[in-house]
Amino acid sequence: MQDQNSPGTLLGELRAQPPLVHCITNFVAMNIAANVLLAAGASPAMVHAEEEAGEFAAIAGALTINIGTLSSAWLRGMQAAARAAGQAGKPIVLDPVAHYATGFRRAAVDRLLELGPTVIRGNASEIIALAGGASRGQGVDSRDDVEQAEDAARLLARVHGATVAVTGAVDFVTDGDRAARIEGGSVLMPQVTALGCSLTCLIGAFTAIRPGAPFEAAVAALATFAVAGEMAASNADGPGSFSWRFLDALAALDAARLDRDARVRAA
Ligand SMILES: Nc1ncnc2c1ncn2[C@@H]1O[C@H](COP(=O)(O)OP(=O)(O)O)[C@@H](O)[C@H]1O
Ligand SMILES: Cc1ncsc1CCOP(=O)(O)O
Ligand SMILES: [Mg+2]
Repeated sequence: MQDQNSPGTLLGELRAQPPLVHCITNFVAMNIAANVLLAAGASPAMVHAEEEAGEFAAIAGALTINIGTLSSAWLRGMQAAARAAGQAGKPIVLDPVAHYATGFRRAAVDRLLELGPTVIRGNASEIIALAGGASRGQGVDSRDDVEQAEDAARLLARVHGATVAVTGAVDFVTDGDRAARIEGGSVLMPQVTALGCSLTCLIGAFTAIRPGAPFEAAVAALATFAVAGEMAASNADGPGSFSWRFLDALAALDAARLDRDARVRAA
């Protein structure tokens, strides 16, 4: 895949003109997500206060929202940011971490969905539950297979007019019309906390590069993680060394290698 919207083309453009990505993510993810964006070539900014989140969203290239460590004040910041991003025509990426776990989270995600996310990214358990299915998720961790979440993803994409990305052993992306599967990554990835959250932020970076092509942007971000994950796992001893090797692999990955090694198939 080497065209104007291939993962490598988008990565090259991201490196040439680093987008400012407004991330409202959780306390666990803030550091690793910022480092993932820097390694990939983007500019992260973690800004969540309700007093400034709206103002900041208008100047960023994209907004990402993650409910991992939610509070009422943070939710107000998320809503202000999403409204401002929407008004400014900036892409919004939503990560509904463990939304099925409590009533507070479920209600928060319902409100955030009303604000029109451009991309929704979750693990299989989160996507199944978001579409009203019976999910086996435990806290923030998935216990379902991506294949079981594909129909849920297509339904959500159509209902919300969004691109939906489901991650796991083989990732799945759909805009309700087109769909793709992305192979790669490593079994060590779910053993490092907040890598999914970091991926959500990276999707934000790619949507800032292609605001009019969220499906291609999501595919590019997932392919970047898949290839960098394989590179890091090839000589990692476990989750600890994988974690820093993954950052190094992201930084070392170039556009040509990404297009050469990405395994993206139409579904
Ligand atoms: N078994 C696996 N094999 C390969 N890659 C995986 C596996 N599980 C998760 N990943 C990758 O880990 C990253 C985070 O996905 P995931 O673990 O599903 O998210 P979350 O952390 O939100 O639960 C994605 O790039 C995904 O492709
Ligand atoms: C452990 C934990 N607890 C609340 S948010 C969070 C991080 C979840 O990260 P991810 O969804 O990427 O596994
Ligand atoms: Mg997650």
